[in-house]
Amino acid sequence: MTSVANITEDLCKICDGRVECAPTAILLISLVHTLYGHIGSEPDYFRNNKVSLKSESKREFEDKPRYKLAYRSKFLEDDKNYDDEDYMNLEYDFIVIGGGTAGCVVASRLSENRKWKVLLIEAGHEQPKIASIPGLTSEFKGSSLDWQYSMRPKKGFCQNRPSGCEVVQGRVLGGTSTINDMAYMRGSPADYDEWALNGNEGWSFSQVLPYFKYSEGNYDKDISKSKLFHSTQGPLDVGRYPYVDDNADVLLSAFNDLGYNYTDVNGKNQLGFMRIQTMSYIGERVSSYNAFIEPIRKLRTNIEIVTEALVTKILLKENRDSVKVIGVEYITNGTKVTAKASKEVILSAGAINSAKLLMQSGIGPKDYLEYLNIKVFNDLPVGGNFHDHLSVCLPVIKLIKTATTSNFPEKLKDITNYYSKGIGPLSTNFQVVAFYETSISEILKTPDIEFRFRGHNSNMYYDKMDICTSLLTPRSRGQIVLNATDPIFGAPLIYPNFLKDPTDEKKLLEGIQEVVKLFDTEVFKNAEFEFDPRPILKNECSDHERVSEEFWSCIVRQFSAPLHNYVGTCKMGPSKDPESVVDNSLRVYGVTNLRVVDSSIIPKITRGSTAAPVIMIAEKASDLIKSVWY
Ligand SMILES: Cc1cc2nc3c(=O)[nH]c(=O)nc-3n(C[C@H](O)[C@H](O)[C@H](O)COP(=O)(O)OP(=O)(O)OC[C@H]3O[C@@H](n4cnc5c(N)ncnc54)[C@H](O)[C@@H]3O)c2cc1C
Repeated sequence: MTSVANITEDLCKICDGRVECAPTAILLISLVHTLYGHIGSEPDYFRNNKVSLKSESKREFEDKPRYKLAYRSKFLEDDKNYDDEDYMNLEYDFIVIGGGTAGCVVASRLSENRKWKVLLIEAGHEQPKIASIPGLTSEFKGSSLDWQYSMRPKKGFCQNRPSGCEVVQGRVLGGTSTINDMAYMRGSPADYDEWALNGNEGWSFSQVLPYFKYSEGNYDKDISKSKLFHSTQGPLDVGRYPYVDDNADVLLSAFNDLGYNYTDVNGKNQLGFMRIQTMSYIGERVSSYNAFIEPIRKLRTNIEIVTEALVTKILLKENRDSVKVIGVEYITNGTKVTAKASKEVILSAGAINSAKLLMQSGIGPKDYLEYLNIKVFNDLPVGGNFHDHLSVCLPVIKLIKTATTSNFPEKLKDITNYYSKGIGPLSTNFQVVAFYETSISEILKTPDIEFRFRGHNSNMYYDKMDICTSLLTPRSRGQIVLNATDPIFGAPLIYPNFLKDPTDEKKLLEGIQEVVKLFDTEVFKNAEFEFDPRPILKNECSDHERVSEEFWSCIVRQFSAPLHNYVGTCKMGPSKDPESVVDNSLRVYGVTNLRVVDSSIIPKITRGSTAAPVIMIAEKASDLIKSVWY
């Protein structure tokens, strides 16, 4: 699964699907790579020790319980007694695990105090230049920049992906903000007010808004006029893409025709539609790494960044009645390293890997960890409360006169134009978003459905269009558990339980009914946007009567897929909430000097994509940490 192959395949697709286009695609991709470099191969943590690791593991596999396969591997079997802190190789004030969306913010903010020594550990590579191109975003899925996890296949959702829905998470400096779709969405004020109402003091909208603004550097003149909601001063560039596809304009006018309000979705009223705000600048991605680490990396000697380093354990020490974090263990370049944290360890490995790391270190559901023979330090519901926005993308908009595929010379021009001026189709990702409130929405005047639109075969050109209807307020909850065969190096098992709660499907169905009204607008008719049902009929749903509820229900099960905004697995909540893992200062219950700061602490998902909320969480957490240690 090489990234080059993916990109070539995509370029083939955008060469109008013709097989003879392959050499053309290869020429184009060669040009992109000459200009921007390659994605690179998988990180190799073991180096030459891999062979002995494998053979040793195999031998052990034969005479030991299965889960010991890698747990007792070469790197992990020489568990010294870490109570002896002198044993540790290195010492820092703070260690941040995961150089992703949240981790880059926290490491940057903590290193503002030059007296503190900060270590940022990232499992992936440095951010490659090619990741800065918005139009290539879909190519990073399944590449070496992604952890390449998947969900357990189950009837009832993602049915057109027989091996289960893919789980995409960045494994690279910048984390998922380096490979995501760049939309900047805070969600609804009601989301944060609900967090606070549920016992998370300090997290109401009025209390988190200053942290959103603290990082925001909004350069869009229209949006940044609203000083109440926006700031132009922060390090994170927020604005619109420099290129608008003609089809995006048609969509905007059609929503207007349907009576939707043009709104700032990051302002007071989220209901309505707009050309999306993005984390990008002059047609280039601005990841959390670009905003928070790149500008200070060479200037601050008190921050150390290690990449291609896989953290395998958070090191814990038991006192009489408490558990304290003393450091971390990681593998890099074929060596196991231990590093001591004299103040705190901050876990920012993302919604899947933060839960995984806590569990493999002995913090998680007691019975399950005991079953895996992992020493239990604290019994907490880690890995529960997993949820995401579920999305149903239907490739049903047929474009007749406005399709924007182009021929080889035009594409060549698009690449060179982008390289020299940062404009054109390569400088964009999806462009239009709208928010809708269903008749069964829980909070009045807040959306529970999002619509977005994208070119079917590529982010850059619109040959035909997908309508994506996403559920913003899922009630269903899933679970992440360790891979019993190989808890440390094996991919965790992810059971999403999408659509378990029947309300979720009801809302999606109402959303689909609403969005197809676009086809009745004069704007769609004038633009010759036609509803083409053929792409969604070649499956088991064709057995149902077309216009029946059963048919659409079948379509939801068939075409649903996660929107990749995974959250909730180390839930923030008051101590009386049996599901909570961290308190409102993001400290892990029962463990001293350990915080989780990333998407996993989100108790209930926000009404919009999650990168901006994660950055806000990291800004607020940095303040909380500073207030303790200053
Ligand atoms: C394809 C896709 C598109 C998306 N589009 C958008 C969008 O348009 N807008 C939006 O707001 N949100 C979007 N999201 C969601 C959003 O980007 C994420 O919710 C957010 O970035 C998560 O941030 P995080 O800090 O929790 O995790 P991450 O950013 O994933 O950071 C975790 C980091 O920890 C590292 N790590 C993990 N385990 C270890 C370990 N054992 N040792 C060392 N390092 C480790 C990882 O490599 C990674 O760098 C998208 C997500 C995906 C996958």
